[in-house]
Amino acid sequence: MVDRPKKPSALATTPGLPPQAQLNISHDNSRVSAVLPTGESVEVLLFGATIISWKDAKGNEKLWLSEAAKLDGTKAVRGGVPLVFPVFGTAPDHAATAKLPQHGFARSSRWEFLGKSTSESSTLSATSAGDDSVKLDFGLSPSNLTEESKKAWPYKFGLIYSVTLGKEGLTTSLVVQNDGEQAWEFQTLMHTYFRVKDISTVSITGLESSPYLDKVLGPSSTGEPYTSPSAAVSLSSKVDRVYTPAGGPEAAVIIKEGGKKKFGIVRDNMNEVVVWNPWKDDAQGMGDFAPKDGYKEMICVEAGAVKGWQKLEQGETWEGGQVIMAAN
Ligand SMILES: O=P(O)(O)OC[C@H]1O[C@H](O)[C@H](O)[C@@H](O)[C@@H]1O
Repeated sequence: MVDRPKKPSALATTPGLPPQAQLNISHDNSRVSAVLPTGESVEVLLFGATIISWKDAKGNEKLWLSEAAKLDGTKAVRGGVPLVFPVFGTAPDHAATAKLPQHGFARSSRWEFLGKSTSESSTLSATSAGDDSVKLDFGLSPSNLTEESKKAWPYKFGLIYSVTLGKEGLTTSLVVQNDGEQAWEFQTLMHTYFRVKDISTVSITGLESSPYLDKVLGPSSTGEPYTSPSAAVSLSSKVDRVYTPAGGPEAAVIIKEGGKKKFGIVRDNMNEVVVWNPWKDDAQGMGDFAPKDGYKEMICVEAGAVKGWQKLEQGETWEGGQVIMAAN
C-alpha cells in the first residue's frame, strides 16, 4: 500500500468496518502469520506446517522453540508444534511405514498455504465487534513430497491442517483423506512443546488412573500397559509416555504450574496423549536443542492417534484435533 502522509483524516480508517485480523506472508514465502485485532498472534512455517509461535494479547509466548531449531527446511523443527504423520516414532514391524523416518514426512515437507477465514464477534457493541478468530488452512498431497518420501510411502492422500487462533486459545485440526483406490493406515500426532517457567513446579492432571506405555522403562513384566496413579503427573527426570486417558478425548488434560492452571487441552478423535521431556542428558545429546537447560522451560503434551492404526478405505476421510486454552 502507498503511504500518504497527507491522507485526509476521514480516510484514516474505513468507516463502519470492524477491526480485522491481519495476515502476513513473509517475503520469501516461507511463513504465514496472523494477528487478531486484540493482539493475539500465531506464526506458521510452511515447512512442516509447523506452528513456531503463539502469543497472547500481551505478547507472552506460549510455545517453546529451541534457539538452535532449524527453520530453513533442513531438519524438522525442534519446538513449536511439529505435525506427526503417517507414523509416530518408527514402525519397523509395520511394512507400509517401515521405510519412513521417525515421525513420518509431514513435519519435513513443504506445505501449501490454502488461505485464511475469519469469524466475527457476535457482540453488537461497535467497540468490541471485529474478528474473533482467524483460521489458517494448509494442504499436503503427494505432489508436495520429495521423490524419496513418495517412494517410501506411495499412497494417494490429501491432508488439510487448520490452525485457528482465537482470543482464548488455539485449535489445530487435521483432515486426512484417502484419494487412492488402495486402503492405507496411518498414525498422527500434534507434538506441542508448551513453554513453562520451571518444570519442577509443573503438574499434569487428566491422566490419572490411565493406562500408558513407558518408552523409558520399556514394557512391563506382564507385557500389559502400566497404570498411572490417581495423583497428577509431575516430572523429575526424563519422561516419554504414551497415555490413553481414562476420561476419553473430551476430558481435559490440564498443565499446571505452581498449582495454577496454565493450559487446558481437549481432544477430538485423538485417543492418546504423549508426555515427553528429554531432561538433561538427552537435551545435551540433541544438536538442535538450545539452550541446553531449556528442558526446564518446556513440556511436550502431544495429542495423537498413535496406538494401533487408523485405516482409510478408498475415498474415506478422518478428522481429529485439539483445542488448547491458555490461562493468563
Ligand atoms: O527428536 P524427535 O524425532 O523430534 O522426537 C522427539 C520425541 O517425540 C515424541 O515425544 C516421542 O515420544 C519421543 O520418543 C521422541 O524422542
